[in-house]
Amino acid sequence: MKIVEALDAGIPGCELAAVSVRSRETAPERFAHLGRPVPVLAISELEPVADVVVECAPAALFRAIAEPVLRAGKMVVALSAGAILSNGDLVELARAAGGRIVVPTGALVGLDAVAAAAEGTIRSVRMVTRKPVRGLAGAPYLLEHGIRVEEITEPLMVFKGTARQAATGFPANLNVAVALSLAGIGPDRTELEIWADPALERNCHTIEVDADSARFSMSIENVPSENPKTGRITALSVIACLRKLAAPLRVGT
Ligand SMILES: NC(=O)C1=CN([C@@H]2O[C@H](COP(=O)(O)OP(=O)(O)OC[C@H]3O[C@@H](n4cnc5c(N)ncnc54)[C@H](O)[C@@H]3O)[C@@H](O)[C@H]2O)C=CC1
Ligand SMILES: O=C([O-])CC(=O)C(=O)O
Repeated sequence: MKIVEALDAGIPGCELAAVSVRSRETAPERFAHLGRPVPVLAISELEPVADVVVECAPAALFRAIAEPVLRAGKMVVALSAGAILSNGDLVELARAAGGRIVVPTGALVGLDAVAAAAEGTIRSVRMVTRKPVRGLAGAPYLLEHGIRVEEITEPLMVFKGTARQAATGFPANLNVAVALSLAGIGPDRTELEIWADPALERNCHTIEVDADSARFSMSIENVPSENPKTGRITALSVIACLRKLAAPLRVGT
């Protein structure tokens, strides 16, 4: 909704062509406050009316949203970064058709520095994520391993592995780790720990990068949006990304 509202308020070079939502029945009411009425379409109807499609939906819909847009040589701004790993052929499709997948920094920080360091040699990228219990509850990895975070009274490390493993185990919680890995040394070398912490209110990410150009640490404490798994800054990152598309002055990579 935040992205729709920003487009409605005006982002130079962009015009809101349509939206797609899970419940089309309630859409007229939800979008009634916008300055201009917006068509509510099915996912399959988006590509013909748009040059850029922002994918901010459950990861399972990534292919249905992105494929037609990329096949038409257009741009997908993608938040479900984890789904890119299991749909690698779409990157090839984009290459062949002249389409582009743009992954905004999203709920993370410093992907510009990571991408710059990757032009040299990065020795290691380590990320530690700490989330409130409700930011992790229901993740397939927890269910598969019988880890019951709902009952913890102290911080508990629930996962240690690579960004690729996290993408399948936590598809709705750790897109940030995959985005970090794609900016840097890839999903198999990006190391990740995930902690559930009952004392936390925010989704906290700390990243340590060791490269031949620089060593740097970055951290961010995200205020959850209406969806406790998703930081509020995620939508703002998309808005900043859209604003950059046509901006005469572009700062940051
Ligand atoms: N890259 C990053 O930094 C981050 C990525 N994410 C990811 O971004 C994605 C979106 O996150 P949220 O907005 O919090 O998810 P959400 O689950 O709250 O919202 C999903 C949206 O998809 C729409 N939707 C669901 N089913 C649909 C269907 N069949 N057709 C059309 N629309 C449908 C819903 O109406 C809703 O607007 C998720 O995959 C999430 O994991 C979230 C936070 C950070
Ligand atoms: O990566 C994600 O999917 C969400 C996340 O950690 C955050 O918003 O802090």
